[in-house]
Order: sequence, then structure tokens, then C-alpha cells
Amino acid sequence: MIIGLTGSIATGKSTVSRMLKEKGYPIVDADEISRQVVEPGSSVLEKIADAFGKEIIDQDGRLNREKLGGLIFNDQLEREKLNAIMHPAVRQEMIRQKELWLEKGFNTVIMDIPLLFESKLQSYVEKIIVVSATPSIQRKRLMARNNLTGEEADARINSQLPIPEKEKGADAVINNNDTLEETERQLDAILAKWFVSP
Ligand SMILES: CC(C)(COP(=O)(O)OP(=O)(O)OC[C@H]1O[C@@H](n2cnc3c(N)ncnc32)[C@H](O)[C@@H]1O)[C@@H](O)C(=O)NCCC(=O)NCCS
Ligand SMILES: Nc1ncnc2c1ncn2[C@@H]1O[C@H](COP(=O)(O)OP(=O)(O)OP(=O)(O)O)[C@@H](O)[C@H]1O
Repeated sequence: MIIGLTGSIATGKSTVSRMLKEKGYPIVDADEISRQVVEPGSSVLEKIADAFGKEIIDQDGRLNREKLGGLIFNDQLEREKLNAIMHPAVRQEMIRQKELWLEKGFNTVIMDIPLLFESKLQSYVEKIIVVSATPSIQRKRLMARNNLTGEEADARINSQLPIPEKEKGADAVINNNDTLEETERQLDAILAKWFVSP
């Protein structure tokens, strides 16, 4: 079974994804892939420099993620421009990795895709788990993790679909507002209900 794992920014996808990895599930991680496709010298990075200016690349040839984040999280048109450059490459690599895991004989593959709903990738997966948190907990965790002001955190949160919209499209919701143990208990209940194993 192909399971899509999504949520909103800083609601706890990576946390749940780590739990699944520990249980032996193979993970295809869209955030990790979106870092790989912009490695120094890649054609995707070249396109980003053409579109956003050479200043977006540091002296060492690496993408300045902070600068690019500052541009795209505050501006829908700039965000769409970046998405149009990056998403085709990210999608292609996600599918390649999923096929590899299936060829290796796994029954289940977890696709960790933050923008599953925004990018309309529902058809890529068979079941969808949404990791959810209350808006105030989400904002607090995002500010702490990324060292952001409230305003910067709000811009990132508002660049995605509202959490209730995502919950409506989910086959299962994990409420990650409490302890990690409580989150894992919800995860285990979902896996048992769906009779899945790695
Ligand atoms: C703008 C970038 C350079 C900022 O890098 P940074 O290291 O600060 O953030 P990181 O990549 O860890 O992403 C953190 C979270 O931001 C959110 N996010 C990232 N990109 C986007 C986007 N285009 N639209 C809305 N939310 C986004 C996601 O929830 C993601 O999990 C980076 O996010 C990026 O390359 N984004 C475009 C690729 C993309 O859409 N990635 C999301 C999954 S495919
Ligand atoms: N149950 C919890 N209790 C306390 N802190 C938590 C809990 N779950 C997650 N966190 C913390 O909240 C932050 C966000 O979690 P995580 O990185 O898993 O979110 P994410 O959804 O993967 O975010 P992104 O969309 O940015 O990739 C992290 O710093 C994490 O350690």
C-alpha cells in the first residue's frame, strides 16, 4: 500500500515519519528530495538562479535557502514560479524512489509530501494520513524550530491550505498536540486498522 503522509508546516510530519522509519517502513521524503535536486551544479539550481537572480546562490555554489524562503513565503507569484521549476523534478524522483522500494519487496511505502493537497497529488497514494496540530501549537513549534518571528511564521503557515481543509481529505488524522507517546499510539491504531506492515 502507498501511504501519503502530510500535514501543515511544523505540525509533525517528520516526527511521525521518523516513527514509521523505526518500525521498518521505507520513506520517500519530498523535503529531502527537494534539497537533493538543487545541489550545486544541478540544472534545477541553474534555473532557479535564472529566475530569482544569481544572489540566491552563495559563494560556495549552494542555494541560499533562507534568502529564497524570504522571497517565496511572502509572495504567491514568486512561490508559484519556484514550484513550477522544482516540482516536476521532485515528482519524478519521488516516483523513482517509490518504485525502487516496491522492487525491493516492501508491501508498504510511505510518501512524506508536505504539499500533497496543494499540489493535488492525491492520486499518487492510496491512503492519506494528515498530521494535525492546533494553530497555536503549530505557530509556537514553527517559531521555536526555525527561529522565526510570529510574522514570519504566519507567512509560512498562510502559504499552505488551512489544516481543516486537509483533514477533510484525509483517511486518518493524527492529532499531534500532546506527548510523542500519545502520537505514536494514534499511529499504531491506524496501521493496525489498515492491516499494513512494512
Ligand atoms: C524555499 C525553500 C528553499 C526554503 O527552505 P527551508 O530549508 O527554509 O525549508 P524546508 O525546505 O525545510 O521546508 C520546510 C517546510 O516549508 C513548507 N514549504 C516548502 N516549500 C513550500 C512551498 N513552495 N509552498 C508552501 N509551503 C512550502 C513545507 O511545509 C516544508 O515542509 C524550500 O522550502 C524549497 O526549496 N521549497 C520549494 C520546494 C517545495 O515545494 N518543497 C515542499 C515539498 S515538495
Ligand atoms: N508531540 C510533540 N511534542 C513536542 N514537540 C513536538 C511534537 N511533535 C513535534 N514536535 C516538534 O515540533 C517541531 C515540528 O515538528 P516536525 O519537524 O516533525 O514538523 P513537520 O510537519 O515535519 O514540519 P515541516 O513541514 O516544516 O517539515 C519540531 O521541532 C519537533 O521536534
